[in-house]
Amino acid sequence: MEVAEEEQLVRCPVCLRELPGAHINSHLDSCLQAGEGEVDPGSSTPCKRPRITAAPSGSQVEGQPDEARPATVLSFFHKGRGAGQSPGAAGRRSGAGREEAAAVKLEDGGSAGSGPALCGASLAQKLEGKPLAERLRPDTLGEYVGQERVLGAQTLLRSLLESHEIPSLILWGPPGCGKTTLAHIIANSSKKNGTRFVTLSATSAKTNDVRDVISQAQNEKRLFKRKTILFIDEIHRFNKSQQDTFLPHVECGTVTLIGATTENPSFQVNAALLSRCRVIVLEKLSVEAMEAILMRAVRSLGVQVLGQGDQHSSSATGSSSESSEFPVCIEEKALKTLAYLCDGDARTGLNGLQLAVQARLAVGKTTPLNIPKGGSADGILITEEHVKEGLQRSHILYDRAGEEHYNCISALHKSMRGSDENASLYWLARMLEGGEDPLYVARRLVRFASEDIGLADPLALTQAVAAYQGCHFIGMPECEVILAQCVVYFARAPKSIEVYKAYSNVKECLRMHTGPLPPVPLHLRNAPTTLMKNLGYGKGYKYNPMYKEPVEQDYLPEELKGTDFFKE
Ligand SMILES: Nc1ncnc2c1ncn2[C@@H]1O[C@H](COP(=O)(O)OP(=O)(O)OP(=O)(O)O)[C@@H](O)[C@H]1O
Repeated sequence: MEVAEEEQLVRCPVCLRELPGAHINSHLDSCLQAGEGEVDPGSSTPCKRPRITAAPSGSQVEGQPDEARPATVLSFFHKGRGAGQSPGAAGRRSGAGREEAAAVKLEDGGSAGSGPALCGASLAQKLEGKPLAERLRPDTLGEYVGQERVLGAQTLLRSLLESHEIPSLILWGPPGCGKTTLAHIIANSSKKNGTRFVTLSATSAKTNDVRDVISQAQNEKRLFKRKTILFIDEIHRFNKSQQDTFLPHVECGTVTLIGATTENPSFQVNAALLSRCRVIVLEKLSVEAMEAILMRAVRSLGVQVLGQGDQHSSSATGSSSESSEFPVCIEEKALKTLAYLCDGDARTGLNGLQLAVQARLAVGKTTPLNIPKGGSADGILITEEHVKEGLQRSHILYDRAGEEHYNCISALHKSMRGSDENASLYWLARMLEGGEDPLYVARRLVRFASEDIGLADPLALTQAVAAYQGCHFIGMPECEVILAQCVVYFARAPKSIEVYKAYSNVKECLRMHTGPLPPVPLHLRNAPTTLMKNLGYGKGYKYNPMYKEPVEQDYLPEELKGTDFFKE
């Protein structure tokens, strides 16, 4: 059977020549390198839709919006990043350092490092089209910054990747920490040994798309002995039955799965699938890692970084003129602030930088500057304020629908329970500033008032309900102080879980009861009709207000007589 397959003639989809099946893989590799410009541009490397708001102008190939591309990209081929560049070119560059890589990526002359600052007009052109974050996506592990814990020199993952032994992986980490980038690097390197890399986004792909990928992977394996790596971005968006579709194929090795998710995979990925994948936890990028990424970006753009001493602020009389004549510089402090504020999200940081630069170029206002090695000249200066504007509030890591939402509300609840008013205020602000619904927080406060403060301060419940109504009446941002007041009140309040525990004991008692529940004692029953009276309803009931002394009367069912739910 296999001999027959190898002898079977297969048409090369690049040059359309027919060759024996056994030779098609090696032929494809050479064919791709020779005639790459003619290959289908559908990228098989993972690529993100830009989050940046500025609409990119100009045509894009690899970076075209997701919706413009078919959901399933079944190409064998990978279009190089630049014209005439082979798919793995970046990966094959020997000893490619960061600056060298940057210079190659922004091929139109962005001299990295210490060259003269670039003039505004050419910089503006450079920033058109594909977003900076996408253009600077690393192609090799050497360019990948941070994530030392999982990708450091001696780690298992790195040795697996370097030996092209790619296991099924779930990459779990916050937005912009490099999950898609890592998959992109794997895509580049896996092509060296002829492995196919197919990308699907769970936000747009249907179950049929997955089936198509699987059946093509089966054919590839059967006919050409070619492996397929399937990258599924945002895998948590596939429901459990969609995830079941590829489970058996991951198990039998038809596809190697790489899933990326921002959500805890223990909740979002099928247990069976999860047990067949190695979970790689990527962390949000450190401030230092972000500084390195931003520094690489400014170098690649040819923007000069000015330290404290380099700036000359004697004349604040900026003039508005054609920016094309002037060098563009950025304060070192602005870069550090950006690295700090983007909260480990490289895409946010790079987008913020791009927006700040584009905004300053559009204004075209120049300032007298002391450019190192370039003497004193008028130029466009990007300051800390400009990058802050570029970022606005979007840098705050908060996903209202995701795990962070539950993490933060839990941290708030526990801080109030621990009577830490500072931490309580902090977690409240983290949620509100991140765009949380104030009523969601207010509802939690109502619960806290009874669950944790209870009868130690019964007014707490009134406070919480009032806070809820206050938020309802006036909304954000005015209602933030209402919530803040309530949160501090609760953090300072005495705590009692007496009622909460007693009620839990009652529920436990009901859950543990076997057989039919005991009937309501007759004397406690209401008797609105004669028949009920005749049946003994209400008989012997002692109406308490009629008695001067405490009344001896049972209120619990007979079999629970004397039970004290308030005791342990
Ligand atoms: N570790 C890294 N080293 C260098 N650049 C990085 C790194 N991580 C991210 N970047 C940059 O940030 C951009 C966005 O990263 P990426 O798409 O990999 O994030 P992600 O973790 O997949 O985010 P999301 O969950 O939002 O999809 C990349 O295009 C790249 O320019």
